Parts: sequence; C-alpha cells; structure tokens
Amino acid sequence: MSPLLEVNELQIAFGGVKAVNGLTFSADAGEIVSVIGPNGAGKTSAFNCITGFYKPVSGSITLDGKDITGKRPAVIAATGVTRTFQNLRLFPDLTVLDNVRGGMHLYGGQNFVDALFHTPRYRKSERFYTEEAHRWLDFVGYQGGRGIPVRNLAYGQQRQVEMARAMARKAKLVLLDEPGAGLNHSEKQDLLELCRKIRDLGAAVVLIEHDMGVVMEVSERVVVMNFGKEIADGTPDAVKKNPAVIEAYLGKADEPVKADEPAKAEGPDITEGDS
Ligand SMILES: Nc1ncnc2c1ncn2[C@@H]1O[C@H](COP(=O)(O)OP(=O)(O)OP(=O)(O)O)[C@@H](O)[C@H]1O
Repeated sequence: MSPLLEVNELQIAFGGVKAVNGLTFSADAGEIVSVIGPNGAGKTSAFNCITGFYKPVSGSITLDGKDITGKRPAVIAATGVTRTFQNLRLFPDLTVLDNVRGGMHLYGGQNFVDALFHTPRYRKSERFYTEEAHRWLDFVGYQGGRGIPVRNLAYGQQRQVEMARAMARKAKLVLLDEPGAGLNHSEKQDLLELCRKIRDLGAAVVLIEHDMGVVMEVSERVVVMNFGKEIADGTPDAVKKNPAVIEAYLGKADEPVKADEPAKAEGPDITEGDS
C-alpha cells in the first residue's frame, strides 16, 4: 500500500534562499511522524507547501494517491489535510464552540439562501455542526466553558480548541506545527495521548517539534531536515545516533568555534528534555 502522504523532491525558494531544497519524505495512515531540524531548516515552509499556503517551485505532493501539488489551501483542506499553527490562529472574540464550528464549513450542505432564510436544512446542519463541535472538544479533552470567548482561556486550553478545530475537518492528515510549545509538563503528556488517539482514528499525524522529549516519546518515525532537505529518516533511536544528525545540531567536533559565534548551532538539544 502506498503512503498517505508522499512528498517528493520538493523545492521552494524566497529570493536567493532555498527554504526547501529537494525534500522527500512520506507518512502512512495511522502513523506519527515528527519532522525536526535546526531553526531555519525549512520545516514550516514544507508544511506551508503541503497545505497550499506556498506554491512549490518543483517537486510533488500526493495525498492518498491524489496530486495536490500547488493546489489552493481550500482545495487541499477539502481532501482531508488539516493543520495547527506555531502561533495560534483562533478568533479570540468568538466562543470556544464557534471557533470549532468554524472549522466545519468545508462540510458544505448550506448555501446562501439557506443561511438567509434559516431554512430547515440550515437549522439541521447548524445542529449537526454544534453536536460535532462538542464531540471534538470532548475528544481533545477540553474541560473549560464552551460558550465563552477564546481570549478568556488559558494558553493550554486555547491549544486544545485549536486541535478540536483542526480535527473537526474530517482530517486524514493532521499537521501540527510545534504543538508542545508553551505547554507545561502535564499538558504535554495530554498532547502525547491526543496524538496517539488521532493516530488510532487512522489519520497520519505529522508534527514539527523542538521538544525532543515529545518527539522521542510519541514518534514512530523521525524525519530530520537541514538546509531544506531530509538528512535522516528513521526510528527515534536510530536518528538520535545518526552522525549527520548530531553534526547538524551540534556542528562538527573538530570545527573551530569563532569567538563571536555561539558554540552550538541554534536548535534543540537532541538529547531528550524540554528545549
Ligand atoms: N515567507 C518567507 N519569505 C522569505 N523567507 C522565508 C519565508 N518563509 C521562510 N523563509 C526562510 O526560509 C528558511 C526556512 O524557514 P522555515 O520557517 O521554513 O524554517 P523552520 O525549520 O520552520 O524554522 P523554525 O524551526 O525556526 O520555525 C529561513 O531561512 C526563512 O527565513
């Protein structure tokens, strides 16, 4: 069976900067894959290409055998690709419930006339969206108020609402951009559990994460990027010992460190623990 997501020789450049430079990796349905790499390695740019926010210069992206390369974000989202962002993108003045319901407009079923006249079809689909929103908030373990504006929530709860919103889109591929950032230890444990629950629904979970504790614990496979391409792809244990990965994070052992340079390349410590 071919992988759910296949990224092949992907390239995108900004001016002279080749942010993604020949990236190839895949993710299977029911698999958790982490994409790691030093700052500026091209991880978020790769996500932006997969979700259609950036148009790649070359290469291909297929989902479930369908070519989605360079398609518009709404078209790609409708094929079952969903994501969360490094910086939360919720509507702070809308309620928790409305933020999650807002993720469901892709279900369709309503048109302008339905909405204008509140037809029975409109009311039925509104009821359905509300039930689904509750269901996904339960799924992610959200326990706060649901009729209150999102801006009143603690950060960890806002992250849960974002996850519920992402999941409410009938996701086949869930892309999480630094989902552990800003979470405390127990919230990170909940996040690991949630990633596994999503995986168990049969979706592919691909996460960009700097917290190596999270990466090593939850990933079935780790793709390591540097300078826009993958330099390693394997189990957490295998990539941790990979000399190319160690070099990418720590620099060559015999490389002289200039006085005005940091001793380490910027990026996480690949020995486990919060970064
Ligand atoms: N919209 C853009 N315009 C210009 N340059 C960009 C843009 N987006 C990314 N870049 C550049 O592309 C390179 C890769 O950036 P990207 O954010 O994808 O890396 P990253 O691996 O996600 O980094 P981080 O871990 O710090 O989030 C960087 O040099 C960045 O400055």
